[in-house]
Amino acid sequence: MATATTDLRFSAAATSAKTLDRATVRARRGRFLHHLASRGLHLDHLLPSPFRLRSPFSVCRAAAYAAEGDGEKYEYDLFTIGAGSGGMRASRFASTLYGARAAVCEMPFATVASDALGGVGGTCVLRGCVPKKLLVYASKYSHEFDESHGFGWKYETDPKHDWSTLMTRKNLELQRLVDFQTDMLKNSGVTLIEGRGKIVDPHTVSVDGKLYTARNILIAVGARPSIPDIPGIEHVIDSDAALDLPSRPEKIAIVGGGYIALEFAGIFNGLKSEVHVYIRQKKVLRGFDEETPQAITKSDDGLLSLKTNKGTVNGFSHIMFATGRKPNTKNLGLEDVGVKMDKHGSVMVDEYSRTSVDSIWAVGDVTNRVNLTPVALMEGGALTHTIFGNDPIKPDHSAVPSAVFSQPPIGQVGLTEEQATEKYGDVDVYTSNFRPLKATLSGLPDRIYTKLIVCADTNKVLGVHMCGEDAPEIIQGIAIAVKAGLTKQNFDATVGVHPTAAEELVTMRNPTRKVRRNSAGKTNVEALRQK
Ligand SMILES: Cc1cc2nc3c(=O)[nH]c(=O)nc-3n(C[C@H](O)[C@H](O)[C@H](O)COP(=O)(O)OP(=O)(O)OC[C@H]3O[C@@H](n4cnc5c(N)ncnc54)[C@H](O)[C@@H]3O)c2cc1C
Ligand SMILES: NC(=O)c1ccc[n+]([C@@H]2O[C@H](COP(=O)([O-])OP(=O)(O)OC[C@H]3O[C@@H](n4cnc5c(N)ncnc54)[C@H](O)[C@@H]3O)[C@@H](O)[C@H]2O)c1
Repeated sequence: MATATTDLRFSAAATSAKTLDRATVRARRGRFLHHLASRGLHLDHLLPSPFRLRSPFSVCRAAAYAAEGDGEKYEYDLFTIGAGSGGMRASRFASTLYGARAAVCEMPFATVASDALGGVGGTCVLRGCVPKKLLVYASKYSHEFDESHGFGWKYETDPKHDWSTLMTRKNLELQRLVDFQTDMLKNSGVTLIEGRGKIVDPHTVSVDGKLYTARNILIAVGARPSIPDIPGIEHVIDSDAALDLPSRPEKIAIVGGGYIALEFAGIFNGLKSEVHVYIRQKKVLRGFDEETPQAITKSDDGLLSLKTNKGTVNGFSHIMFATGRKPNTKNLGLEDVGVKMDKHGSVMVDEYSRTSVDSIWAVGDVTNRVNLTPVALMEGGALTHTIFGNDPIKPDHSAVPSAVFSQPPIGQVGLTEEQATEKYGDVDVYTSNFRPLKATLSGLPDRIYTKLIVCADTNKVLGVHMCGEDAPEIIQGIAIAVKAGLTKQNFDATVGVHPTAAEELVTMRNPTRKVRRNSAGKTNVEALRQK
């Protein structure tokens, strides 16, 4: 009975505490948690959000932090280097869910990152997903203008695009987002320190020379473009610069066949640049060496030439390298403190994101696991539960959906056909390749390709891959089904939404091929139909 009274009292106090400043709220919460733990009470489910903790263990753990007197020993419970996706999530959760004293350091904002410049929000918000998607939207209009003619639209003159309007509006939006993210940190009770962080010892970070101590340090510094060192490389641009060009490229070479290269090829093509993509693989988004850039030269008229092992092409106004990214681990003090890195400079972590030094953790691109924003968020969130909840949670990297915002875009979740065959031996593959309804009147050669990979043994859907309009939006929903381990029967039992491209996913009745592994381990493919 005494327990219930205590809890209700705290609920009321916590609710009214919303009008109090963070320090008061945190002090009250700390005293309350200590009070609970000292009586062995685990009643966090009664706490109003955001004071609610994840599990009964959380109460003990947070209280234990207070009881251990860490407040006196270290200034912070968690000090994060880098306020990108992973760092923001971890510090905010640490503060709001666990009442931890959290700080994050981040460099001043710039559209192009450097050793001294970055900005609250990180790559995704300032130099990745967000500005990239805004430019994808801008570039898609030109196709839509083309499509509209088949539906009866006529224009006296061709629509014109104003580059500077796009850049100005995009940069205003980025500035709004930096302000918004900064406020979000402050409102979460996280201390934001502007400057470049460097680890000095397992519990100390130096930010531009000023020292801060913390029980836990989180490395969430992300990655930056990696460009080969070939003659003339000073003339090229990377994805940071490509998102903030003062004028539209007349003719651009894009080197690389990964996510970034394909997305930017679509952007510049849609905005009416002449685009040449240089891939060294046989196919894009794959990994076999073929064409390799060797040098860039600039002529007197300012135009650039790109020499590869296949020849030289002249007359580029811009050459962009999208040849991968490397972790920001240079000059971060990691070697001195004993944090192990792999040969590419990525921080090595265990499945809970702990580095080789007990008090130092790492999440996001710097660990080079799956380099996507939602994954960095998941890793950052799981980490706070592990550290403060006394409830270790491994981030789950299986069935992570992803999209390439190329034109047409790609969406995928789960295993590829090759991975599924390798892992399960026997798989049924359903494919469909059709002309979408819109294309019948637009007259454009658009297609939609869909592939479903099913385990022949269990009937579980192991992977879904889609290329065509709206694939990224569709795949997010389908990812729930794949993550939940649903079977092909569950897909078949689902009624479609008509007329959509997505309904194809629930109407593919017969496999295109059956892949079977015999007892000698050899794979046979039985092609059942062509589609
Ligand atoms: C062009 C492009 C497009 C992308 N598009 C997508 C997409 O559509 N979808 C998707 O899911 N992912 C996309 N990504 C990937 C996504 O942006 C990253 O996976 C994500 O931002 C990683 O988050 P992070 O927290 O690990 O690092 P980041 O977001 O890079 O944050 C790291 C932060 O640390 C700061 N920092 C670095 N060193 C220090 C230091 N010493 N001291 C203080 N601060 C420091 C940096 O300034 C930065 O703000 C894209 C990436 C790029 C480059
Ligand atoms: N839509 C999205 O989710 C999205 C978009 C952009 C980036 N990202 C993330 O950012 C990461 C980095 O993207 P990225 O496109 O820079 O890297 P990537 O690894 O996807 O592609 C790099 C490409 O460059 C090629 N390459 C490397 N060195 C080369 C060289 N010397 N000469 C010629 N080609 C060379 C590689 O073969 C590969 O095709 C991605 O892996 C992804 O995780 C995600």
